Amino acid sequence: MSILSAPFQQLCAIFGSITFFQWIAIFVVFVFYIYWSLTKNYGKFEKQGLFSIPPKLLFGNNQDLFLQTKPMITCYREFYNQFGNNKCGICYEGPEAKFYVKDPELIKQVMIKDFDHFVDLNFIPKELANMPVNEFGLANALGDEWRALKSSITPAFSLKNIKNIGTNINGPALDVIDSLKKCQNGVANMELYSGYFAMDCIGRIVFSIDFQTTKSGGNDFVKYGDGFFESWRFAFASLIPSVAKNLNFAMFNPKSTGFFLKLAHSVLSGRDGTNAYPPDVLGLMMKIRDGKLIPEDDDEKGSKQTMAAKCMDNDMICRTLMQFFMDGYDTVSAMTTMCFYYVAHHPEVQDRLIDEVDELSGRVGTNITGDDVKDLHYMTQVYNETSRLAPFSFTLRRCTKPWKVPGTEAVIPVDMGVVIPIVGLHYDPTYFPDPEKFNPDRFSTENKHKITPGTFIPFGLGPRQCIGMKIAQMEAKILMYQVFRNFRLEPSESTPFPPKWRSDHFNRIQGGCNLKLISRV
Ligand code: HEM
Repeated sequence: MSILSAPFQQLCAIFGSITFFQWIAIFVVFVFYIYWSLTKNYGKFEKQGLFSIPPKLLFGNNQDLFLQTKPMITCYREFYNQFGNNKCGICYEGPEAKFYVKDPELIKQVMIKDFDHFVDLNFIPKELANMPVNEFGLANALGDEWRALKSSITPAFSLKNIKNIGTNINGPALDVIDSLKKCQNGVANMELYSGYFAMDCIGRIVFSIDFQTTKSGGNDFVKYGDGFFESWRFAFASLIPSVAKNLNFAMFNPKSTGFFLKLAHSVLSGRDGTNAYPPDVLGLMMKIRDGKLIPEDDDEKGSKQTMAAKCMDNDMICRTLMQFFMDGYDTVSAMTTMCFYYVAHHPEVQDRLIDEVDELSGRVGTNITGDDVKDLHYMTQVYNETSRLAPFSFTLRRCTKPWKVPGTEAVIPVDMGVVIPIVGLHYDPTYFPDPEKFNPDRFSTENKHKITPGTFIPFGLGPRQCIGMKIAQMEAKILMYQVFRNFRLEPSESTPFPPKWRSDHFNRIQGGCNLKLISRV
């Protein structure tokens, strides 16, 4: 008796009877099918009057980005310039057509006025977003679930709470100073210390735990925090999302997501049963879960409270906490690093910054609080100018209700991705004259009103704006305050100006940020 099943035997018989010319025909049909699936979206929206840049087969308009032949910032700047005077148009990410919005008025319409048509962030392709391996907290939540979660979690990030956090993160800043003093009058890689600091801050803000990252000169928290993003994963999933879906493909490194999820679950289970809600982000989420927190903008029936409590089970708590590590570590670390970089390369800016720091230091000394930070006006200008020059290059939306493009016949359909070109706007000479120049005075009281609304958006815009914006700014300012109280920074040979961006990262520079430390005390 044959060990092969009957259907398999039939299949073998069919294949065996196919002639050479029939094989060629099958191959040709297969090649045409692949070609058709890669190009079926090309030209569809152009027929409705939208501009596009001619796409390349397989890569669309993103070849350099996918192959990492150019840094992300460079790719997105070139791309923005290729759109010329068009207010919007179509760009191709691999085979997928996306709506590209360049005009600030249209950007405000998409992100604020017509938000109902573009509710979802779109960092994970739709095909992959609903797989457990890619389900994270707030940033991935959709529609009403997202609304309820965001309005419940937002109080943890309110100005009042942030001010309290200020005192909390002074400790991690002083740890950095202790370490820097050991390499006094030497060279320090400020990228490393900004990373340690960002990790220690997030440990305290989220769990009230001191990770002691700086004190121990690095640990598993930074190892796994550094490992979250692997650009090849984004390239693969964007180019062939249907294959990625079948492979149950993870958009972020599963070792890192697994590490922080396990951490979140273990801290949560340690707290449960104690009936305590410590004043940190985890404590707040536990309150939401237990129906003990009423969102500020809730209606009389308490609909948002009910909805938030329903969404906020232990799994969602841990996924959201993990997401705060994902979103709040690398971004803060990179931006703070770049603040040091630009200041070190601009001694005249550093003089003014140090004057301001010394003035505050005369009043408060080491113990700066969240309230004191608001007096650091020039530092705010420095931070803003840094986030203009070294932002995350873009943000995304997904169309959730058909939207007619003003002034055209084109209609953006549900599920279409939308690209908002942050870095392109930030370097556009129409909005920021002499855009390559590091000039914090663009953000002075006299000048900031001249900035066209919708053109300076390092943290996004509208209801989906970054929830961690104020924390990120507070963290950077407290570290800068402590560093410039103690040191002057000077560039080293290995960290030249202008910045040489890395091609495998969003906004980090090649070789780290090695700066000379000149003691001031
Ligand atoms: C310099 C630091 C940071 C930068 C440049 C940054 C940038 C951004 C941007 C551009 C967005 C998309 C906003 C939009 O499309 O309108 C975003 C969203 C988000 N960020 Fe940040 N971020 C930073 C720090 C943080 C921190 C510290 C946290 C958390 C502790 C955080 C958590 C989030 C979350 C949860 C979202 C999604 C919000 C939502 O879906 O409603 N970010 N961020």
